[in-house]
Amino acid sequence: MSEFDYDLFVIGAGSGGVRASRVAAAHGAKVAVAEEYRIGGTCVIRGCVPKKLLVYGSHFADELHDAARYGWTVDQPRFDWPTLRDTVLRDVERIEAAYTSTLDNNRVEHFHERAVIAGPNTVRLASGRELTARYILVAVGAWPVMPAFEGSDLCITSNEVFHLPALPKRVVIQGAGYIAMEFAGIFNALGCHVTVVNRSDVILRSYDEAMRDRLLQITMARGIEYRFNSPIRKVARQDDGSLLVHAGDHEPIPADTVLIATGRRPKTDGLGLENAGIALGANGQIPVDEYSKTSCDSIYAVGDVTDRVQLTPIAIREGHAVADGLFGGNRRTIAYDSIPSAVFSQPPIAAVGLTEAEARDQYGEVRIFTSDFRPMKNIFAERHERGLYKLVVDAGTDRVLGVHMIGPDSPEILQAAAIAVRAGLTKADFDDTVALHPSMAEELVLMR
Ligand SMILES: Cc1cc2nc3c(=O)[nH]c(=O)nc-3n(C[C@H](O)[C@H](O)[C@H](O)COP(=O)(O)OP(=O)(O)OC[C@H]3O[C@@H](n4cnc5c(N)ncnc54)[C@H](O)[C@@H]3O)c2cc1C
Ligand SMILES: NC(=O)c1ccc[n+]([C@@H]2O[C@H](COP(=O)([O-])OP(=O)(O)OC[C@H]3O[C@@H](n4cnc5c(N)ncnc54)[C@H](O)[C@@H]3O)[C@@H](O)[C@H]2O)c1
Repeated sequence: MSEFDYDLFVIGAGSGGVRASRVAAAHGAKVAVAEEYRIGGTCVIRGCVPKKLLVYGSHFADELHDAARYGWTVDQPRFDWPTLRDTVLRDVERIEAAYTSTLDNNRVEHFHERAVIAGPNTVRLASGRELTARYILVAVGAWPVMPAFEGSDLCITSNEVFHLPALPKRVVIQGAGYIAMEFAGIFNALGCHVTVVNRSDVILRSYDEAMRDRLLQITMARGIEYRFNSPIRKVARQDDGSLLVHAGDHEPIPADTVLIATGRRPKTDGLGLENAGIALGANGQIPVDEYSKTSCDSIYAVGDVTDRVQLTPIAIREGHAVADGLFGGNRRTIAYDSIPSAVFSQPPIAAVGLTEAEARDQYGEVRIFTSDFRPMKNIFAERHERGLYKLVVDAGTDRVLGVHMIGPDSPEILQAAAIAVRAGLTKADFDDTVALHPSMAEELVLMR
């Protein structure tokens, strides 16, 4: 009989927690997971999945607009927000059920309540029950940051945006990161007036400057307005129920919905980490080593709560590696270089590896290849938006250090290019690859 109730107790059934639970259980461990909200976590319930479905839903606006050029008559198309919203929410329920079945099929016990750390090997559930485990994995994710200003309680975050009772006519979005640019695109395509207010004059700071500039140009042409260097000072309710947003020195901006998208902070408040002697980092994150182990030998942490890279595939990889290391005899680290990423803006940006500026800093001499092209489908539809692809190449070794793209379907194309960058392929390897014609992707091997 083991001295502990479980081999592994996981706190948080999101991307990292569910993967770690099921892999540990498959290795033969006795596993339990506690979830305070819904199984699936941010990505499934109020992140990647419903967001991407809204991107798909809003994209029909472009397709319907362009359809006439392709010979289709679509009489008076109308959009109904509650239909899209509710269908998306039902799909989220379907995926939540699939995640729950995965836990059940792997004999992972789940508790639908909050859990906190009571000691190095003990968790306390909201019901007061205490359970022990040889190892504890903290996978509690992150939570939207709400800057302090008068009227912030009148604003929403990405947690609420999927549940809006009606489509707002005017949306103000604070921030210019992933969530801001993705929802700016969704609301703009659905016909809302969108104003992005940002504290600096840079959007999507981590992406290549040329891609950011192109997105800015295209989205402004599509009607999205920007107010830079203008953090929100105050939001006030008007007599007619609408909102007035005071940002920077600009004229107040009228709005029906104000979405705050200013980053996500590790969800460690009140988690009891001090009971295991674990000190938090400056952003509330749990510091871990390369095996995701905290300063307490029996406690590990993965995903957004560690504030390394806030992306689902990273949380999943970290969770998988912890389970393999503890119960599968395969202790390993994971690679954080060459992580592909995308912003599902309209058009989307996708990238892997170093930006031009980063490569110049790190390598000195680099060669840059670009393709600035109008996709065939845009030309035919008389849509003037241009795609832009860029290869960043180390002049010394000819190795491709970065691939950057903005244009239709760029995330779909980038995944394959990321394999090439990860494998350390050279520009000559790209040149040697025969183009797949006609496609946008062929631009990747035609840059000279
Ligand atoms: C709007 C939005 C869009 C996104 N889009 C993308 C995208 O397109 N691609 C991408 O890769 N990433 C995207 N992300 C990021 C991605 O969702 C996260 O990086 C990922 O979900 C992190 O996984 P995790 O396991 O660390 O945490 P989470 O998935 O957040 O899971 C943590 C879980 O722990 C639970 N929990 C917290 N505290 C406790 C406690 N004390 N007791 C019990 N349970 C607890 C929470 O309820 C939650 O279910 C998006 C995020 C948002 C907000
Ligand atoms: N497609 C994707 O992969 C995807 C999509 C959505 C979210 N995510 C993940 O979720 C995380 C959170 O997304 P996000 O968009 O909230 O964060 P973000 O870090 O991408 O962007 C935050 C934005 O808010 C601004 N900001 C920060 N603090 C501010 C303040 N006090 N006042 C005014 N502006 C402020 C920043 O300048 C920045 O523009 C992302 O970092 C990303 O890792 C990924």
